Amino acid sequence: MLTVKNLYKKYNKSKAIASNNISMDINKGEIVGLLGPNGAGKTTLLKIICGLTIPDSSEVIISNIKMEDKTRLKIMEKIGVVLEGNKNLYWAISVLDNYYYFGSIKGKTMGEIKKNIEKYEDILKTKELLIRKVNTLSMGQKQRVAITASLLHELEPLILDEPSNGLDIESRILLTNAIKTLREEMKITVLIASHDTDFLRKTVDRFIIINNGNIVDEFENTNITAEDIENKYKIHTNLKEV
Ligand SMILES: Nc1ncnc2c1ncn2[C@@H]1O[C@H](COP(=O)(O)OP(=O)(O)OP(=O)(O)O)[C@@H](O)[C@H]1O
Repeated sequence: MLTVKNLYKKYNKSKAIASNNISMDINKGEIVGLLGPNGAGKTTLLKIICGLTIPDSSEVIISNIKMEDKTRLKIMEKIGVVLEGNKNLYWAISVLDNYYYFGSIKGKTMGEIKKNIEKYEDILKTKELLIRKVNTLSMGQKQRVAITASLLHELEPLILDEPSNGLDIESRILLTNAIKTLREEMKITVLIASHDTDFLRKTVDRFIIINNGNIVDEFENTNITAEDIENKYKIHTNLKEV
């Protein structure tokens, strides 16, 4: 459902090659973790897939549509994306107003938005948060609300950049469970970029390891431990597996 072929990107003012001939395939309903250290090229790859960054060369195909100038907006409409940082929601207004705002810019009617909020709020545990202003929410609550907001249109796939950053253990578990439930109940395809090996090990079906703009390995998430992965690929996080 998502194919990237021979993707190459070098930023003008950077010596490093952000994406060096990257190719990958993600199947419908798969949860894939893109794991790599800081500066490995994860965010660049996600932004190219989302149509937000223009590559020097590549072929990106999403749901059988090839990314080109004339199809870029169509693809962007299909993708649900939560990038790293605080720019995914408006903090001074309520959660509900954020849902109506982001849903309406994706072309949804009030009725459709309401239906979709109801569809996802049990899974994302956001039911109690609707009338709260975003700036009163915890990091974990903000992250789950941002994901709900990105799901208000019919999307394929869901793209998350560093979703576990700053979350406590309880919020991490809630997020892992929500992502797995979205896949099980709605067959949503999810691509998660992170340098948090422990979070990915608990969440994804398959790892793609990226470093210095190159895919260095790919493997199913079977009985390998986070520690084994970190040692093998020299990626280090603070959290120990529990
Ligand atoms: N806008 C930009 N201009 C110049 N260089 C950039 C730009 N964005 C990223 N880079 C460079 O491209 C390379 C890949 O960066 P990228 O942000 O994609 O990595 P990352 O794996 O997401 O890192 P992190 O985990 O720190 O977010 C790095 O060398 C980075 O310095």
